[in-house]
Amino acid sequence: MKIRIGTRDSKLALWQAEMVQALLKDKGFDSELVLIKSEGDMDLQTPLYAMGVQGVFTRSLDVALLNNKIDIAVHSMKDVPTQLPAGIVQAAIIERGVVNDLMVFKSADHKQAYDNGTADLNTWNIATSSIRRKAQLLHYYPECSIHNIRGNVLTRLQKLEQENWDAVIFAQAGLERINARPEASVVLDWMLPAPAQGAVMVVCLDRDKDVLAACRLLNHEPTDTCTKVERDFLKTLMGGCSTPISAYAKIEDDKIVFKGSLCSLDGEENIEVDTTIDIADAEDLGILLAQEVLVSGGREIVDSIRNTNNS
Ligand SMILES: NCc1[nH]cc(CCC(=O)O)c1CC(=O)O
Repeated sequence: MKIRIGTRDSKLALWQAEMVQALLKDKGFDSELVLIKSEGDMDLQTPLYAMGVQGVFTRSLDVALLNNKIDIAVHSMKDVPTQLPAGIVQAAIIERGVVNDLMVFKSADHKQAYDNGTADLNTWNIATSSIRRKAQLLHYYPECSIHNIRGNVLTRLQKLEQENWDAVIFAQAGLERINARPEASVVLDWMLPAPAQGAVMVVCLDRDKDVLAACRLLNHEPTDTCTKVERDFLKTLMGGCSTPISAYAKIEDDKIVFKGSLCSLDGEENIEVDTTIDIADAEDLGILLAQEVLVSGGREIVDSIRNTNNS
């Protein structure tokens, strides 16, 4: 059996797919990479929507899987909608690396000012297209100017050079994996990451039992446990769309340390929850904490975000 690994063709996606290929090889499985072009050139049938395919970054791979063009698909887990398409299952979560967001500065002077505390981010122009990052920036620096930015990691780095911005925000994992982290950058430990940021998910068809069994061997239990709590939190609050929701769970000794937040779009309100609990008691942790957020003012924030998105 030669396992066909479906991947997008960005540098980051290829790095992640090659990592999965190496892990499969360790377990004695041969595989090959199949590069899947943008969803535009796929024969997309409308009923797929009804089956729950919705992720903008993951849809073309899901379609390839359902059409038997590939045996597994490798995704950045934070891009995967909390509801998988019918027939597709989570087969493995790979051990997570770094999880934080990273600020890349326009210049070494910017970094120096940030590091020694003299930078006033309220006067800065910062680019990000993530509404989670935008909301948190505005929460801590209400006067900061935020600009939209599009494209893959390398394109976004180029734009920082061209535009009159002070900084751009990335996932640390995305830049470090492709060896593209600039010197003038800093890890934002005050910004809470997206649910499952930095984690890689392997999916396959539910009925493909041999492939599923092979992939299960790659599953990293602690990362699986933590990302499940984070995604339960996300799902209970809002579902899988792009939202100002953050969550990070880690394991220390036999406990899960969790922190999550829901921010209003303008950053004015930020409801945070955190807890430390025995792993054995953590089955419903993400759901319970999301419910706690909802009754502490989160319901109103969620409703106003829904109204904004629909108008
Ligand atoms: N939304 C795009 C995306 N999906 C995964 C990553 C990076 C790797 C990760 O966060 O797991 C990125 C780029 C970014 O957020 O800067």
